Amino acid sequence: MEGNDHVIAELIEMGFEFSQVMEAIESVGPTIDSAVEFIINASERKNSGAFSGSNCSTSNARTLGKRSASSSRPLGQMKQSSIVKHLESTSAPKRIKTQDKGSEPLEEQNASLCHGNSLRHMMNSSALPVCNQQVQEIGSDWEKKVKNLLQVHFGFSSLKSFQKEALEAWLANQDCLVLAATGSGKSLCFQIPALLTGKVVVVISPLISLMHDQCLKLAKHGVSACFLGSGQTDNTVEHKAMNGTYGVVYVCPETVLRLIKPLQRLAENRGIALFAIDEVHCVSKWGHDFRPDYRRLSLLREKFRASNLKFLESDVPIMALTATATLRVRRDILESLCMSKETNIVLTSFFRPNLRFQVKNSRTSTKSYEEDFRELIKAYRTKSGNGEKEHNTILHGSEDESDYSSTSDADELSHSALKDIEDDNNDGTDIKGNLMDWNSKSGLEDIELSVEYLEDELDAVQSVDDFDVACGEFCGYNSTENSETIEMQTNPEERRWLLQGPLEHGPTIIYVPTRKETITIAKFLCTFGVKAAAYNAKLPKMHLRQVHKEFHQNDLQVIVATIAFGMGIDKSNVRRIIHYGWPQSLEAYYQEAGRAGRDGKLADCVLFVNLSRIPTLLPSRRSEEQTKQAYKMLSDCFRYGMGTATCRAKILVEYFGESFDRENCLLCDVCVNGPPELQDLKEEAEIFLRVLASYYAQTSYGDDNAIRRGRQREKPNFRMLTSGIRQQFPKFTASDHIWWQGLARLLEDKGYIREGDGKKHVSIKFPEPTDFGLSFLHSGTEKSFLVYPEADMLLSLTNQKSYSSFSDWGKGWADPEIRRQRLHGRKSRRTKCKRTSRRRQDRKTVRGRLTEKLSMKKR
Ligand SMILES: Nc1ncnc2c1ncn2[C@@H]1O[C@H](COP(=O)(O)OP(=O)(O)OP(=O)(O)O)[C@@H](O)[C@H]1O
Ligand SMILES: [Mg+2]
Repeated sequence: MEGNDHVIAELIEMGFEFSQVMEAIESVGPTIDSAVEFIINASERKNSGAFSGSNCSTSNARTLGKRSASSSRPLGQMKQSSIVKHLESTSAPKRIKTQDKGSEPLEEQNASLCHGNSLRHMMNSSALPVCNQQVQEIGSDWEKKVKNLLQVHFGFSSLKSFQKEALEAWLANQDCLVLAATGSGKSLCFQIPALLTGKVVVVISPLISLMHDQCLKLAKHGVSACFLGSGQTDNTVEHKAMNGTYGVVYVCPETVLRLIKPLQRLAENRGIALFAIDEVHCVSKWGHDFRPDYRRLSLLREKFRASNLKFLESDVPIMALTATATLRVRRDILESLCMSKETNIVLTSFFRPNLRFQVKNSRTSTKSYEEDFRELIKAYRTKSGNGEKEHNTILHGSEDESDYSSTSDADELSHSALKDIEDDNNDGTDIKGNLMDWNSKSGLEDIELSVEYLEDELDAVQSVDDFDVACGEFCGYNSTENSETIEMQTNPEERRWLLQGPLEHGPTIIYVPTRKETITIAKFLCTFGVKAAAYNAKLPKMHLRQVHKEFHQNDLQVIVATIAFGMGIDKSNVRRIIHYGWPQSLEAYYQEAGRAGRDGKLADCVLFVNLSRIPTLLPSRRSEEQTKQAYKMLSDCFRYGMGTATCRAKILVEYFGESFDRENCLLCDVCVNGPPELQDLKEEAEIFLRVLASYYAQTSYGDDNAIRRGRQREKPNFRMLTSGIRQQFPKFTASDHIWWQGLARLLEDKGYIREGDGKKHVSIKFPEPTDFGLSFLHSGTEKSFLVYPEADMLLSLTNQKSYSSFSDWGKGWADPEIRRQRLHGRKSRRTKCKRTSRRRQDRKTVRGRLTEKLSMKKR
């Protein structure tokens, strides 16, 4: 046996009992891998609970008992203080040890920690490597240890290379910024350190739903974890977390800042291996989903410096992670969090090879979504075979959850949500269309809107509080579940072959801009027998938790959600992400699209928007500079939708600063259908520039002398310009404003024109010729102006009557009688508009109330 000593020593160091180790070596020989496997299997065989040596399950069992005994919470309380009860009903881990070894006061647990005599006792159910109070060196064979842990806990054969890089940075005690695609496995980078050291990893995360999701997953993989939101009424979980009971502690930014002192004690006792800041783009005002509290996380660097805490040998490292950070956001993250100058940047490709990106034109008529969702409805009805039966899960009732929350509260909220539907129906109009129309018509895109407006209509990921629980604990139990993912082939031929088939079965997430639409569309889908649910921040939190549960259990086919759903959520088989309405940025778009196809199989990401309408910035409180940036981001998103000639995946990854090293993705609509025919638009481009230049020749805008002489005129806006073109060139009398808008974008891209009012807009508003544009105009060059017409230009051509009928229609203006009739028609349309706007101020509708609020604010 002597030769086996090092194996025995290592296994004991890993936390296994001597007797188990000996039994394993006798049975399977002196190799670490086989012995570990044998011990794990043996403990599984022996009990239907957690790994041997687990005390966490016991303590949890105690808590479970205590909580069930005290389940007589006052019904009026909406918020459940802990998710323990929920755990009983949802995950019901069969293997949790339930025998109660008697209660042990927290002080005693503390004492045992301080004496360093039973760290394993404190450490939870899993076969975590045991370290002493003074955590031992992990050793040079850490990769081997990680490999074992990966296999034992997660069923993975190896680390991905970026995960290895991130771990190397952490092992070297360095800060690290991990930038890797959605679904690439960033979570593992911060989960492994907990398993490897036995110290605690503190993960800062923005939403309870996300923390909950990750804790549940960890528990399934045999790792104990807990989450701490904000405002919990029962501090038991928090207290235990600060005493080192859980290997991984998820906490929202607000709470971690409150817990600095207890965390310092935790660092001194059990030790903190790492602060991980997940979804770290929330730090930056220049990104999406900005959360002010994330910026205050720089305090972690200050409070956990070795120079401030004498028991620390080195600063507690920070690992920041995101899938959606542009270069500007990355810089902002490093600065705002005061990450060290030596921060390692671990950067992998943002490319998701199995996502099939498409852009579609929404044909929603005023009252029905049928045209747009016909295909989707057909897909689910065929698959489920549930025919005409109406399904109703838009809003969950409260019957089975009545002990967590007040029935009356829930009813009240449900009622208000349903009232929204009524309001919608009374309004009888397409909300999305109207909201955008309404914003742009009333000139709201340029003014700072009231926060009340924001609260009434739109969701922003501003608060952690998205569930009706404030905290929860999850003890590790082993599950044989192995989340199998397939690596996508990179060879073009193999990819083509693999991706030819139809989409596999799986759920869909539809993202919409407003809360109302979540309900109207979910309701609409339900009437066709699709199992759909609405998700927005104003719905009862109990409902939101239920939606998550059903989503993970594959009980829902479609979730219709605002941005409140999905950040970081890891469900392997989501097959379609539909953005029904413009996202506000490509960051948000790519982050949400990233929920799809996490199993590596083909998935669809469709941007489904009215391509002939310019998107508007949704209201939010922004500084002038932020407004400019928000317009820039929306404009980039708009251009992505308008593009017809460049691979969608290429645009997306290049947006994040990556050079796309392959020709194209072979999957997106542009790659599959090919670009439209190249057109020579030299004549149109010249006419556009000529008319524009003539405005500028008449007046020198901004010229001091002209201003003094009172001859300064307004700069020509886009509409003035197109009507100028129509008037001066009979050939284009009936040409479409939208078409010229597309051309202006192409001219702007080539540097021939620029925005003249110094502000940023989604689409150019005050075109101004550049010197480059003027020299093109005056060069008299024979060179053609070859371009791929963009989506709005193509749409404008297909929507319109034939060219000859345009001409007739255009010529009609010359006839005084026809002109009179047409002008009369316009006048009556304007009167009708006024009537509609009066109706919009009706206090019975949400829109009316908002309009009133806004007009009061403006006054
Ligand atoms: N080394 C690995 N081998 C195989 N699969 C892995 C590995 N690491 C992680 N995964 C899988 O990748 C999936 C996605 O992981 P995770 O949720 O950590 O992604 P993410 O990068 O955080 O994505 P997001 O940016 O959307 O939050 C997980 O379900 C996990 O099973
Ligand atoms: Mg993640």
